[in-house]
Amino acid sequence: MDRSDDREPLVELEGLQKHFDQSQGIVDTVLGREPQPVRAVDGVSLDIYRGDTVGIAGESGCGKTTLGKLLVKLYEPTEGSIRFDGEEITGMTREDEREFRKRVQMIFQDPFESLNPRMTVYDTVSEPLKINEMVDGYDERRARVKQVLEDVGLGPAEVYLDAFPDELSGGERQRVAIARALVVDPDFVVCDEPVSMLDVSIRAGVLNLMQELQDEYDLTYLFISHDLSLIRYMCDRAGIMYLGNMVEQGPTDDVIDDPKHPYTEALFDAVPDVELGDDRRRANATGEVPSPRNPPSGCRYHPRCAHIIPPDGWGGSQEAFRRSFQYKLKLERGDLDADAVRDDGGEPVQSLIEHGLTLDVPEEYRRESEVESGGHRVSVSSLDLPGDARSALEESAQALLDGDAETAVAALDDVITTPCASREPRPLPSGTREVACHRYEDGSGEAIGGSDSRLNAAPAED
Ligand SMILES: Nc1ncnc2c1ncn2[C@@H]1O[C@H](COP(=O)(O)OP(=O)(O)OP(=O)(O)O)[C@@H](O)[C@H]1O
Repeated sequence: MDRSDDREPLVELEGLQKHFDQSQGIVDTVLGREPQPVRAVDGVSLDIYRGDTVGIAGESGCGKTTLGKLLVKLYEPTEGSIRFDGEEITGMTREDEREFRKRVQMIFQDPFESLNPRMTVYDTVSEPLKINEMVDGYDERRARVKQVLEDVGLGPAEVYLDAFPDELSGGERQRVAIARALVVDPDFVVCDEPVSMLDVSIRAGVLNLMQELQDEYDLTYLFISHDLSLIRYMCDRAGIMYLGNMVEQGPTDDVIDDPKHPYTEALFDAVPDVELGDDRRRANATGEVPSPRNPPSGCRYHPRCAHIIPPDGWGGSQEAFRRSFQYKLKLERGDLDADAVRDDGGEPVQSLIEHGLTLDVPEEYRRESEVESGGHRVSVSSLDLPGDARSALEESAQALLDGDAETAVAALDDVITTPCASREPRPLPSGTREVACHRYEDGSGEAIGGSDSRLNAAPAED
């Protein structure tokens, strides 16, 4: 990625993948389907510069922890490369690996699980020194352990040395975990949700400590968190993950204040406690996160995207396209119920279309007729829907009412298509950051459509 300075990256990821081969569910077995691996990390490229704090954000299950574990060699990649200080970390010699394990550490989310309950603080913190044969003799080791305990705010160290984890508070335990990571004087520390299990009142203290330790120990950090206010507070740079992909990365303030990827926008809209100014709204995204076993084609976010791109020659508004695409998805998933509309008093073809064109989004993004009907109906006349799309929808709805689902889908094939589904977007520079979204692929760094109301339509009154 373009950077204003010319430092060398400490960590370089290129096309990194981690797929977990899981046994298939009972339905797959019965239907004789091939088992599908979980594509937890699926093509991530990222540079982390010495002294930086990089944050990785994204909803649960998007692959953050798997990425962190790949970085510290707790997992081997399925594909792709990880270079640390210029060296590829897969296929290292035993000696290089031993050196790597000293230089790279991970702090886990749960200090109740990550510490051995049968080991004292001294044993826990001194263990990495012994394993790595780093310090000669008991006295020197004890002095080193005491120093690092004082550094993490557990002083006087004597009070803590013989304590067991269950005698400590959550905050103290996490400080012990930090001390254990730092005792080997690492260069790079992956912190996976390091304060999320702690009482809210002590989180800031631990985060401030981690900032002080960064200077003192000359650390580079990768923070993994779903908490965007933490990312904002701690991180110089932020990467946003969705279904195993990095969709946007760049300086944290830019990513948060002016998100470019529609998923970043939706993620920040959805979070109540991140400071985003007065115009924060709820997420304008449809539906749920799909399974990482079978992610959508093209841009993985396209089925939920508020800015999905209409095909060339689309003669209506972007909103009308987005709704038509939702109709198609509902049809393909079997979510359009022909029988239900027969009884609802309306003209059946029209009713089915109106059901299909509704958006499953927060109220502020809905049209009036949609809100009034509880999200079941949108008036077609309120949408800027081109004639050929309207005809295709009518043909499709009629076919579905006739019980022919295949024809219902086929009727939309030529009209309701999107470049977003046809191929994966490449991560490309846009201003200070990199964005993987088809809207930025014309090379100008600006989204196609920009603020054009036809492409980014907010609902007008019916
Ligand atoms: N060891 C494993 N075996 C099989 N699947 C796994 C394994 N670890 C993670 N996964 C799956 O990989 C995907 C990514 O998981 P991961 O824990 O990396 O996500 P995450 O973003 O860190 O989520 P969370 O915030 O909930 O921890 C999920 O679908 C998860 O179920």
